[in-house]
Amino acid sequence: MKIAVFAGDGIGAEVVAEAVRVLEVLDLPGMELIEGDVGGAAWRKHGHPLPQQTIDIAHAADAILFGSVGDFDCDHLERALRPEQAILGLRKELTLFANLRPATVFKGLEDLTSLRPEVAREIDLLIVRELNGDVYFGEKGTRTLEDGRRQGWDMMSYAEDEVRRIAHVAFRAAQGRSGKLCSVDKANVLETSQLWRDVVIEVAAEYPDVELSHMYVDNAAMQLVKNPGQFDVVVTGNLFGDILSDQASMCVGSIGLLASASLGETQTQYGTKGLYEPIHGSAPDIAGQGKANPMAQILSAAMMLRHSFGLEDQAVRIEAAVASALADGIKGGDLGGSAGTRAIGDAVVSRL
Ligand SMILES: NC(=O)C1=CN([C@@H]2O[C@H](COP(=O)(O)OP(=O)(O)OC[C@H]3O[C@@H](n4cnc5c(N)ncnc54)[C@H](O)[C@@H]3O)[C@@H](O)[C@H]2O)C=CC1
Ligand SMILES: CC(C)CC(=O)C(=O)O
Ligand SMILES: [Mg+2]
Repeated sequence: MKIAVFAGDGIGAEVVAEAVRVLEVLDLPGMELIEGDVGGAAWRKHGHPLPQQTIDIAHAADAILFGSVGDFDCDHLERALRPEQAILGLRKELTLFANLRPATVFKGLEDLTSLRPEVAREIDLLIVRELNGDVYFGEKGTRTLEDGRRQGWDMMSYAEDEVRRIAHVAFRAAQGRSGKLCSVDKANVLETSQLWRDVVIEVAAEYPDVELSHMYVDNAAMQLVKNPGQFDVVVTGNLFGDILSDQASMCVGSIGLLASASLGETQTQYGTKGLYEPIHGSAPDIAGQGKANPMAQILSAAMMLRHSFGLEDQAVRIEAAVASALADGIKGGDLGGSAGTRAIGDAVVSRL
């Protein structure tokens, strides 16, 4: 079981250290951790945020545990050398097109979310975010117009096969849950979204047992705080999914709690090859202070055991340990508590 560990920048190293302790305490036979450099840390050492040796480690691994990248000291660099290119590059290089971002309210946190407790309690949703297309990967640039004004531009596009494959992932996820799927787009304005909607409707014919609905992204953002219990599986594009999932994190308490799995179609001898990371970034405002909540990273490790290694029991054990720590009042500053990164890691490890 080869696991690549790419901690990255800012709080990445702090929270990944706790997730690694959790994996080690499980004492899984044959588990091998291989570290690699990504982001600003990799740029400093190798002159590139995603050096070839890191790509090689990623290809050789069965799964990747990823921290976060982002470093303000790199803001002066041309875009291709910025830390964020490491995560975008890995997602593309490994064709990890399906990003699963689950959000549920842990017991004891109902009063700590940005919503009323009775509204928050209803949340049990899965955002299925497309990860290989959209404005993040389209042609982009800055140009000077004839009248001298500078203009930035980013091309938004989806090809039908890109929509089809993420739609299948979402329909199958809905079949395994409540059978409800909501596709979020902006088809009233964007051609990209109209094609997205047309293809999702085509794919729906293969899943008559799934109830499909459509919602414009602006309404979805509003409904997510008004009545999040109406959603089960939400499928959407790269940009909308990025934004809606950060929003969903506050509906369940904190961005320090939301884990993710990025999957493609590569199968290893153990399961589906994937990359696992919290939905948050490198949080430079709290980096190096031992304040970051490592739970999203630890829960990402649990998703890795589930999807890439078929170790459902171990995944459930980790999730139960996190839930138990929270129920016992072990909370980081992001949840109004005082537990630091290490103390939260200790609490999870001791419960395991
Ligand atoms: N996948 C990745 O590696 C991602 C990288 N980024 C990068 O991270 C850098 C910072 O971006 P921001 O927009 O500030 O987003 P961010 O997610 O890093 O932080 C947003 C806010 O949430 C807090 N926060 C985040 N994670 C936390 C945790 N585990 N515990 C407690 N508080 C936490 C931060 O302190 C900050 O106040 C940027 O360079 C950005 O590009 C952002 C998102 C994803
Ligand atoms: C850093 C970005 C490239 C991505 C991001 O914010 C995310 O994937 O959540
Ligand atoms: Mg994001």
